[in-house]
Amino acid sequence: MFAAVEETDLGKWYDSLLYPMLLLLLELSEYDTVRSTGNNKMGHLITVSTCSLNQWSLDFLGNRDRILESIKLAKQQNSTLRVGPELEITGYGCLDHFLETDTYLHSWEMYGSILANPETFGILLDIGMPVIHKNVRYNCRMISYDGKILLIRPKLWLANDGNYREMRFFTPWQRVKYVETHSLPTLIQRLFGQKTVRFGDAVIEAMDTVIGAETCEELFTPQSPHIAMALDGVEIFTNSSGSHHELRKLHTRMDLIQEATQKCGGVYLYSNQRGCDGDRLYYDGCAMIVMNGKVLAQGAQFAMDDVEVITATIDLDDIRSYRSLISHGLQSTNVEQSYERVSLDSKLSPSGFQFDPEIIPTKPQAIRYHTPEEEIALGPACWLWDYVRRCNGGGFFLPLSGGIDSCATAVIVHSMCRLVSEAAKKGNKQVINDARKIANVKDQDWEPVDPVDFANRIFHTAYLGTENSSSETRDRAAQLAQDIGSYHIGLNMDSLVSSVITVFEVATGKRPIFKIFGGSQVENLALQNIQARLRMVLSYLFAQLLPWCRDNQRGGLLVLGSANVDECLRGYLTKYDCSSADLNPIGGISKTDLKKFIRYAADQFDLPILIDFITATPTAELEPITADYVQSDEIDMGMSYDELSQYGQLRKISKCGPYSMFLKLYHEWTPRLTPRQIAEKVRGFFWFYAVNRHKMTTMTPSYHAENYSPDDNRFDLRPILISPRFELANQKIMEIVEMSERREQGKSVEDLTVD
Ligand SMILES: Nc1ncnc2c1ncn2[C@@H]1O[C@H](COP(=O)(O)OP(=O)(O)OC[C@H]2O[C@@H]([n+]3cccc(C(=O)O)c3)[C@H](O)[C@@H]2O)[C@@H](O)[C@H]1O
Ligand SMILES: Nc1ncnc2c1ncn2[C@@H]1O[C@H](COP(=O)(O)OP(=O)(O)OP(=O)(O)O)[C@@H](O)[C@H]1O
Ligand SMILES: NC(=O)CC[C@H](N)C(=O)O
Repeated sequence: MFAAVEETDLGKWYDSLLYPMLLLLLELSEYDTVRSTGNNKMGHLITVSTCSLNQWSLDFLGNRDRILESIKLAKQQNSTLRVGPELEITGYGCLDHFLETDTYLHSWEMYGSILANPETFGILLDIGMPVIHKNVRYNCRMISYDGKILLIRPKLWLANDGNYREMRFFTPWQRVKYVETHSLPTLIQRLFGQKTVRFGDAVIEAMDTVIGAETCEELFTPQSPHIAMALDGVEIFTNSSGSHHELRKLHTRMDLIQEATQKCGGVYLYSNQRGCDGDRLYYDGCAMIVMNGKVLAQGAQFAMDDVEVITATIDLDDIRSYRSLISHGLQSTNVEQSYERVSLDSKLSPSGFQFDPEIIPTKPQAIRYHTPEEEIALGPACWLWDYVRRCNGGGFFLPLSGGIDSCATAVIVHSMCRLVSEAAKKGNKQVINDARKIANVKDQDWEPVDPVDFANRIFHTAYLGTENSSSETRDRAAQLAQDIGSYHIGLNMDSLVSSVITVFEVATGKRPIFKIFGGSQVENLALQNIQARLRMVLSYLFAQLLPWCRDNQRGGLLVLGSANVDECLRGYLTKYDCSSADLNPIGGISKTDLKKFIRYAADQFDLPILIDFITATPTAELEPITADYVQSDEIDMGMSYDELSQYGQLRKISKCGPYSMFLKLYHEWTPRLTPRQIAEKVRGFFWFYAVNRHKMTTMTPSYHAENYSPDDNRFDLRPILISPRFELANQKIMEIVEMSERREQGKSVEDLTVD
């Protein structure tokens, strides 16, 4: 009885006095607990944000404003941490402009104006810009709070493959966990009197958690910094990226992020640039927040919004529990050198320690992936949109042949018009204003809500026929144009072709004739090429003058090209024909993928005419059609588009020369083909590849979509002048062919040796 009374009194006393005091003491001591162990025991919900920004190289003011907008949105969503894309102040793709000192000066000016803006206070900011430290250029993360720069963290592992050339502009900070002092420029010192900042591979220690920054490529390296950081108590990883789109690449990125947090535990905040920032790449956003291997928030991969912020509320306790694995603990205690921790005298969790039912942890969700067909519909469409609005263009002009390639280009423009219309319907002011500017519409009530109407204002197509053209291609082109709404012209240019040939005849006294009428191969090719080249000249004339004809004085149209990866690789195109244009949305996409895309678009965009394009035999229609001859691409090329796709992948991705390509295909194609047939095919491919490599130097800038792209100007650097004979390789190939044939015939192979 006595004991019971005492217990009750004690309970009351505990509830009313002791427990609140304990809480207060715990809260006060919590800061030091985190400091010493990096593992605070108290559960905390914190809200964090990351973003995708459509930055434009060297558009310092525009980039700054988009950064400010993202900070504003993150704060509106109650975030206490905002992460932005790599080099967001300059735009990621400045290339050699990163060597100019102006770029660094303007970066500090913009960064200073962000720091000084009181609207950016009350949130931890992780912003990307280039910094010169002791005369050396680095690609850096700037971490700040309330106008104070806490840390400048240079990128340790630079991206230098494929399209990336970071080693050309920056030096990697190869000293892991090493930190120095950086003297800040005067313009920053003048703001709040801060003179120096820590510069190097350190982490940030807030009062309730520890944050570490990783930059793009570092996630892709075998020894990613987040591993050492996790073992040293870092709970929140930021990753700021300038990562471009390639078909099917999101899976790689996602797998890496999921695996990182699955193995190490923690929250990963992935931020990426979005859009065309001035070159052939499209950065495909898709900001993400992933915790312990589970996706909490995912942004759009392709979109028309210039600023997109995603936010999640996480419970730090979930990370601590996840890390209670013995092996995590054992590896943590094995860490030889700790990261320097730069203190942030503030918490990321809301102040106060009481349970707040209004703060709700975000639930995991399934990852969303686009199919490759959707990626083709969306990526190049968004790229074209950024390009045309940023270059002040009045729209596009496309020579539309009735074949698959120019059809795919037209459908991508149609997809762009659909995206514009969806964004306009959602009230996206930026998109509406850009559309008015491009279409030169003065009426402030007009909005581009109808994709067909919008296309009619900005998209122009022309069928440029000759006597070799068929009514099938002419009609298909006209029907497609009508369905998508482009302003279409159908014309015949025979008089132009015959005038040029007559000029030649008058000058030389000789008139070339087609092969089927008895002409030579060289005459036959010359007669084809002149038709193709004249189409290019006409296209530029129409692109310049069509807006004028339509009483729209504003400006010219961008000429679109439609050469695909496979034709480029084989050189099956006329140099300076319609493959020479201003932009090419499909230059990085294979014929196989394009066909799948057209099939998808037929259903998705309700364009039944597209089925006719798929079922038609691809033909250039440059030679006369007779009762027993119709020109066909695959017969002309001596190889099928499917074979070309395989050669392309083996050459670029598997890094095969003729010999190793033959060995790979030997196993793949026998017994369907004999070794001798395979050898002939490989030799044929490399012959045309080498003979036509010079054509790649003149190719129109095209959307980079594939890692087997043959784009000579940025991605696939090779000599122009290559001997097409590949004598040594072919000799070795033939030795294997002969050995196989002897073996097949049951003869001895001892007298044939292969290295
Ligand atoms: N090593 C080298 N370095 C730099 N330039 C070099 C060169 N070799 C030739 N050249 C230049 O290139 C010219 C030859 O190239 P080019 O004029 O293009 O002509 P060429 O490659 O000889 O013929 C065009 C090819 O494309 C095919 N084609 C034409 C039209 C449409 C389509 C289709 O896609 O359906 C296909 C046509 O059947 C033929 O196979 C030479 O006259 C010379 O000016
Ligand atoms: N009759 C035509 N009218 C308008 N443009 C044409 C015509 N023929 C060819 N072109 C243009 O020249 C480009 C190359 O023509 P080519 O005949 O080589 O076809 P291709 O590369 O297979 O493309 P497509 O599948 O669009 O015909 C076409 O993509 C198109 O832009
Ligand atoms: N900017 C970077 O570091 C990007 C490199 C990385 N491999 C990617 O493609 O995403």
